[in-house]
Amino acid sequence: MTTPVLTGTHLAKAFGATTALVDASVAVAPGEIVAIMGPSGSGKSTLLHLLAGLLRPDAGTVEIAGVRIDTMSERQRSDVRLRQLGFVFQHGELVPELTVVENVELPLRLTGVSARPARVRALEALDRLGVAGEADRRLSEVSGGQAQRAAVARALVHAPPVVLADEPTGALDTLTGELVLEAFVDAARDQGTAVVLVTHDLRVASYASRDVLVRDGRIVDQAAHVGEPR
Ligand SMILES: Nc1ncnc2c1ncn2[C@@H]1O[C@H](COP(=O)(O)OP(=O)(O)OP(=O)(O)O)[C@@H](O)[C@H]1O
Repeated sequence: MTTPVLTGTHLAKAFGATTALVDASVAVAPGEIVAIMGPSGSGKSTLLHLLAGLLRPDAGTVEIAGVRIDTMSERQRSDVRLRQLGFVFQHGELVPELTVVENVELPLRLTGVSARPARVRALEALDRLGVAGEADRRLSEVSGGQAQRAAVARALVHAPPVVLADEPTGALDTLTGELVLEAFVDAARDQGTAVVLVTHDLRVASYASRDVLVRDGRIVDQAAHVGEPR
């Protein structure tokens, strides 16, 4: 494998008496798309949140682009998240009071891109996901599926080296789901973005080059994707 851009090594996490993850190691190369799969409650979201630096592991390490993040302060980790990561999580990364395009611009504006080029890039990203028509509506006024596509546009707009997504097509019909997956595939191919997706959907996993199977808090298998070709 080429040098990984995202590495979790021997990760463990418990919530009180509940062991969510034990000794989980995963490494993702630039341009790779990895699907994390497994039964409900097996630890998939916990793994993704640890890799994102949103949770701190009880044991183990997380490195993004060669820099260890699990020992950083919360402030340093949020700076790494802003610059190096794009997220599509189920709750809360978008701001309901802002318009759709303002939400998508945020990662650019917060990293110093000036207003006009940020607007152009945000509109391009929304167009790519078929929601440019909603750009000036407040996020709280668009449908769940439109908001989900805006979240994907926001995750990709600053061309981060790593994108992490939890059920990114959960609220979408088949066609718009494919639009989202194609956007990830393009980012992986054209920009070398490493994409890690949590999904229950075999069709979504078929876009991945590798599956990571989690069961009872352990990674039980990591294999090149062997499902039906798309
Ligand atoms: N914040 C938390 N507090 C307490 N327990 C938690 C918390 N987050 C996760 N857990 C527990 O940790 C275990 C793993 O949860 P996790 O959300 O990682 O599973 P998952 O595989 O993503 O599930 P699903 O597919 O249903 O989203 C579960 O037993 C869950 O109840």
